[in-house]
Amino acid sequence: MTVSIGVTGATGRMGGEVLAAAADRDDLSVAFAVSRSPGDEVEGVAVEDAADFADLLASNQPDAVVDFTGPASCIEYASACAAAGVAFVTGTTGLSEGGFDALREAASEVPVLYASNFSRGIAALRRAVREAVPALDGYDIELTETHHNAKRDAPSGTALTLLDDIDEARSSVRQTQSDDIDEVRGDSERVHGREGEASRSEGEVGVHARRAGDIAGEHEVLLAGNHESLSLTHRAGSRGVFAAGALDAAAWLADRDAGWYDFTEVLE
Ligand SMILES: NC(=O)C1=CN([C@@H]2O[C@H](COP(=O)(O)OP(=O)(O)OC[C@H]3O[C@@H](n4cnc5c(N)ncnc54)[C@H](O)[C@@H]3O)[C@@H](O)[C@H]2O)C=CC1
Ligand SMILES: O=C(O)C1=N[C@H](C(=O)O)C[C@H](O)C1
Repeated sequence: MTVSIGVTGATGRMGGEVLAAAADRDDLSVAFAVSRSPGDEVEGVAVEDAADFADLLASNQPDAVVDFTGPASCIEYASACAAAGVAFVTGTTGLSEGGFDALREAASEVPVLYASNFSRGIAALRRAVREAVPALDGYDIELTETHHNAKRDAPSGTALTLLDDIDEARSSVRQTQSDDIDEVRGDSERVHGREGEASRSEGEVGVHARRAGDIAGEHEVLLAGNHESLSLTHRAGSRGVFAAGALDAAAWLADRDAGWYDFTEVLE
């Protein structure tokens, strides 16, 4: 069965990668593509006006929409998909808590899959982090992400996911050490950059965002203590890895029931 997709943000960096990757696959076809700046073709696909998105959903009835845009548009597209009964895959980062609530609301009507990073390498890095943090309990942790100079949000969505993974792994260690629920709860203090009198406090996680050139995406989790350090690093060589993962997610999600899904489920 061929899964048909609608693509948003078609004239953006990721939109173009998604259209290029889709052209190389025979399990997927592109029903339509939209952008705020329509007119040109991207990868041989006519780019239509984002304002016509709801009409395009109704007339093309794609199996899924793949979205890499911005937080406000991501939410609009998700609710239009919820109204039209179309599965929604998004990698858009920088969403607020309210934005995630809106996505979860859409997930009560249609299948929704959000991933801050669609590369398999980051999925493996997350597993490594969840293993390393308890194994190196008490070590200092610093997280550094590096991206191209046009990225809008900081820290990256992937960095925020890794920070949540670190907190989860730390609270699972505390759970084995204490029966007191108040001691078990609590996220690490996140310290963004350092300047002046800024010595480390115990348990904090330093977070550093660098922006330069056309770097597709790098994430490093550094754990140091006890006269040793462990650096876990992922580098995306091109945006193609993200596009491939998002298309795998769309193919997987298309015939699921309404609900909230995770990229790790696609990889199982
Ligand atoms: N989850 C993942 O694996 C990845 C996520 N991303 C995220 O994807 C998003 C987009 O990244 P890029 O493609 O680099 O950005 P970009 O700025 O190159 O492209 C975004 C596109 O969306 C369009 N857009 C924004 N609002 C729109 C609207 N209301 N209607 C129609 N089009 C709209 C923009 O005009 C632009 O063409 C960012 O949030 C980024 O962090 C990027 C790479 C991988
Ligand atoms: O904006 C990008 O480029 C990327 N954004 C995602 C993020 O914020 O984590 C994923 C990837 O690192 C590229």
